[in-house]
Amino acid sequence: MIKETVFKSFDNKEALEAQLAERIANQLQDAVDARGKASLIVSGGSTPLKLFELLSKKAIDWSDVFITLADERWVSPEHGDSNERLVRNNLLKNRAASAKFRGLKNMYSSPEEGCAMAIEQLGSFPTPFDVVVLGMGNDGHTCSWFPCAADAELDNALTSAELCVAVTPGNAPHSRISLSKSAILASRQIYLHIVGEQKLEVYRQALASEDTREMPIRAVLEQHKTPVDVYWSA
Ligand SMILES: O=C(O)C(O)[C@@H](O)[C@H](O)[C@H](O)COP(=O)(O)O
Repeated sequence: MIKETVFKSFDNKEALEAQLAERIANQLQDAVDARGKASLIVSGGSTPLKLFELLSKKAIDWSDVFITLADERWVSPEHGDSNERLVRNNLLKNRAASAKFRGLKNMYSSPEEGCAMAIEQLGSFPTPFDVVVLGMGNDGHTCSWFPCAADAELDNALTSAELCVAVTPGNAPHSRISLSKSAILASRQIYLHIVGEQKLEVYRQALASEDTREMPIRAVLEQHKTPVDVYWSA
């Protein structure tokens, strides 16, 4: 049984998005004020689109904010499944157009080959990362830590000291590059952003046991080093 951390519940997704966008913007600006620059790690998927839109309009010093992805599909940035595309279209606009975005996909033909370059690209990011926003799949994955990946790959994602790892999910499209567990936990604040009854049920299942290989989101929920606030709405 995992001890629950902060769980914020909202009646609707709009209320959640408004509050989470405000909180993230404040934390990023506080980081810029305190240390001169800030880092923001975001996830792809369908959940954060409106959050990105709201965030993009916040009046903060975006030119001092470094943004990257928690994970990426190994497809070109123009591909419909690209998380980079999603972030460019929904977050890197309005006031946030001046943020410093570094994607994880590069010219190499596979994530295995491209990992070293992706890590190099993140070299200018202030660490610990200031804010990380994660999503969660119905199979209990987060980032691209898929329970359906080969044992060795998932173990690598959960134990590697490297910033990025390669993962090929057994039953989801595209091979992926993902930040590792050690990279994600090297953060000042993690948010888990989930919407709907089904995700709530998956989250409850995740808290009910400790096998991270079965539900990799547990690797984030069971630790007490980095604060994790769960934002859920109906
Ligand atoms: O690129 C991705 O798909 C992710 O980063 C992934 O970890 C995502 O956050 C979850 O799969 C939830 O996705 P939804 O928001 O679409 O439910």
